Amino acid sequence: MEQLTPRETVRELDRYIVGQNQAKRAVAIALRNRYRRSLLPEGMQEEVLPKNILMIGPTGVGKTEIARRLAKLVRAPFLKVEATKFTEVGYVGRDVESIVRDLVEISLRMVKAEKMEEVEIQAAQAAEKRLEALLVPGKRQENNSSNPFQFLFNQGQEKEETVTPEIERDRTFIRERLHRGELDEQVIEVEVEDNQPLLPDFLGTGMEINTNLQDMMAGMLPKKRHKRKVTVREARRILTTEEAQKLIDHDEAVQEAIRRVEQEGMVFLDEIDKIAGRDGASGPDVSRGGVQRDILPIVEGSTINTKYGPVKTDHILFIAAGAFHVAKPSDLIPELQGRFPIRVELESLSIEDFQRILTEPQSSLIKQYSALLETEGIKVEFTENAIDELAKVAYEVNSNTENIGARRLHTIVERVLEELSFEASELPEDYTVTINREYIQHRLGNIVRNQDLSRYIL
Ligand SMILES: Nc1ncnc2c1ncn2[C@@H]1O[C@H](COP(=O)(O)OP(=O)(O)OP(=O)(O)O)[C@@H](O)[C@H]1O
Repeated sequence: MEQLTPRETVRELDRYIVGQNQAKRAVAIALRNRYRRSLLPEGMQEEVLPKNILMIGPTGVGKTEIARRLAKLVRAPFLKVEATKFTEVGYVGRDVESIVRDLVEISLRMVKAEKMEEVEIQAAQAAEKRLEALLVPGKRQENNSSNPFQFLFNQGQEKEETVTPEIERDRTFIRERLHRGELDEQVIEVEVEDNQPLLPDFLGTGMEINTNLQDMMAGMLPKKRHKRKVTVREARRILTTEEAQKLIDHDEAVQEAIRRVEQEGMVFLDEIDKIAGRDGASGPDVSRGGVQRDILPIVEGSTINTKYGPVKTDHILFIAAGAFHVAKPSDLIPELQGRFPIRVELESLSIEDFQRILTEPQSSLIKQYSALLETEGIKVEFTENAIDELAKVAYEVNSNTENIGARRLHTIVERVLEELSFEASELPEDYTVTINREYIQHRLGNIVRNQDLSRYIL
């Protein structure tokens, strides 16, 4: 997937995000440059660092969405963090490294999910065998060993089971019923592994310094198992996951996860403008400069220790974003400015953009709500003038109260459809509702014109 040309990437992004062409082009080029870099001779590869991007634009105009979609498109590990988070007292310096640790966790989860998908069929078969054995247990052998120490060795272990031909026959019969889904709702008892192993709580909680230690110990201590009563359907899911986990090579997954972070990782640093400002000024500005300096090594490229091993950040792509209403990019410390050479501005959204955002993207708001209501057998049709009206109202409320960009559409559509959503479950099947301008005006009443009401409701 990473071989997409910039034009192809932009076209893909166009399916989800309206307008903002400049930003789409910038991220598309950054992506392609990674591919170009991978084709260079090794010595040169290390020299070519990613050109990080600074997105400048008001809230809710698609900055995060572009970055997130890009990452999804190429299945790159992606993390969004607020730069302001690192000003929290007591966390400065230390917590910045958590960006990399979190990214590794995300990457590992991705890799494992992919690997589990690969072994899905095998895991499902193994799970089914276990289900059969649960439903038709084998004969337990009497433990009449004369060795007085036997109990020591057998402790905690399952007793041997023998499967007689009759049991085998019953299992075959059960297998067929399982396949037909006849037993899905039947309740059985399964033994499941606790996520949290038996861990003495002497390490205290909440302190990051201990998490590595805790994780390390967790790996060494036995996991607690307990019995749970669940439906066959749920048991199948639990057992399949367990079996899939057994089939995956954990170390291999870790290596792949780290490789992806180092080569393909993307970090979205939101609200970077809020930490702009330099030392020397009074008050909180002092710590702002400090946070920027904490972030710098990670952006410049350094090696961070994680519980899975060291991770190099040199080639992680950083996309910083901010409104920059008050501070300007030039208020960032020079080293950081230099690390974000690509600047793109995102435009405020117009009424026309809102109309398109409502209807065009792959899973636009209108499509989402229509699909949700369709599950109740209700067909919702929005007329063209309804879309116009929604866009117009969103634009007005943004201008009169606070401009929160496309997020305004969410609150407005929710409000407009509130009554329908409530009653949908009780309406007759195949019911069709047409939403037109009058419907919207009726539902929103005078909320739009009343600024105080708008502030609370829309
Ligand atoms: N141009 C756009 N096209 C389609 N959807 C959009 C667009 N702009 C915003 N949205 C939608 O609005 C919501 C908020 O957008 P997004 O998270 O990208 O905001 P943002 O610009 O990153 O702002 P912030 O910095 O405050 O997070 C998302 O649900 C997104 O899908």
